Amino acid sequence: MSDSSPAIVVDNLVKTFAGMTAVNHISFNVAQGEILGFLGPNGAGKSTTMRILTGFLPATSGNVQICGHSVASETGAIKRLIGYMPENNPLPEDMRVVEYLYYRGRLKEMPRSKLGARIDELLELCDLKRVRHRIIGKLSKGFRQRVGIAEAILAEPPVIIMDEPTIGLDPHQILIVRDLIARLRGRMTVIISSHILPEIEMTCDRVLIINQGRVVAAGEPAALKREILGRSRYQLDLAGESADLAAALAAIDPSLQIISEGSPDQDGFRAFELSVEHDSDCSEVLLKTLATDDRFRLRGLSRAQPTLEDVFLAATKRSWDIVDRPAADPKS
Ligand SMILES: Nc1ncnc2c1ncn2[C@@H]1O[C@H](COP(=O)(O)OP(=O)(O)OP(=O)(O)O)[C@@H](O)[C@H]1O
Repeated sequence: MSDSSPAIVVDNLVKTFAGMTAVNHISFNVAQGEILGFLGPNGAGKSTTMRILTGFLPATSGNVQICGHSVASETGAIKRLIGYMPENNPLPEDMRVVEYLYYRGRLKEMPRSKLGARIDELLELCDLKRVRHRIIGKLSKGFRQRVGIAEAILAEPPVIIMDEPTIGLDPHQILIVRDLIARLRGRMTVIISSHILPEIEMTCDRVLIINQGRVVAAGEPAALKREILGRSRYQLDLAGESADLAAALAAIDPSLQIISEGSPDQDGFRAFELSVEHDSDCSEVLLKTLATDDRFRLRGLSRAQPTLEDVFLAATKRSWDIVDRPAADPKS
C-alpha cells in the first residue's frame, strides 16, 4: 500500500437479510490517519456496515479493502489490521482488567516481551490504572467502555472501528473517551458511529451520514453545513406579512430566503428562519431595513450557527423525502 492510498475502501457494498436491504450500494474511502464519524438514525445500517468492514459479517455483494487487503478473502491479515469495538461492547464479566488485556494480546499474537509494557501504556492512556485488578463485571459503564477501547487499540492496528463508543456515558466520561480518540488522530485510521452529534463534530475530520442503507451526505462538517443548509442562517422575531418580508429580503439580497416561519403569538410576532447563500454577515443590513420599514415590527434578530445535528436532520429528511416522493408523472 502506498503512503497516500486510502486505509479503507468500501465499494458498492450491499447487505440483505431475508429480502430486507440493510446496506444499499454504499461506497466511501477513508484516508490514512483520518477520523470518520458514521452517523444515521436507528436502523440506518451503521452496525451492519461496520460488522462487514471488520469481517464479522459477509457482504451480499461489493468489496471492502483495508490497507489494500480484501476483507472477504484475506481474513487472517484483516484481523491484524483492525481493532474493533462492537456495539454494546461485550466483555467477559469474570476476568480482571489486566488479565483480559493480556489474554487478548496473546490471542492477537503479540510477543510476551512487549505485552506488559503495552498494557501499562494503555492503562495510563485509557485512565484504567485504578481498576487494573478489578473484575470487569463489577466496573461502571465508563470503565467498561474504556476497557473495550484499550482492547481495540492494544495491538496498535492501523484501523480502529468503534460502534457507539460513548453510549450510556456521563459527560465527564464522554470527555475522557473523546480525548482518547483525539490522541489516535494521525496515528490510526478511525471510524466511529455515534448518536451524540456534538461529539462527532468535535472529534471527526469527516462525517458520513447514512439513511435506509444509503449514503445521504458525506464531507467535512463545515462543508456539509454549507452544502446542506446554505451558507448562513438568521432568525427573526418579527410581526408582518410573509409576502412583504420575502419582497424586502429579495431587495436586500436575491439569495436571502425565508425557510420557515412559526405561528403568530398574541402580539402578532412570529419566528422566521432565513438562509442566504454566502458567508458575509447580513445582520446589520437586515436590522436597518426591517426596523425602519413600516410594514414590520422587529423584536429580535440573530445569526444562527448551524450544528451537525441540523445537517443530520436535513440530510436524513431530504433522503426520506426522496424515498417518499411519488413516482414522477410521465406526463409532467
Ligand atoms: N442479523 C440480522 N438479521 C436481520 N435483520 C438485521 C440483522 N442485523 C441488522 N438487521 C436489520 O438491518 C437494518 C440495519 O440495522 P443496523 O443495526 O445496521 O442499523 P444501525 O444504523 O446500526 O442502527 P442503530 O443505530 O439502532 O444501532 C435494521 O432494519 C435491522 O433490523
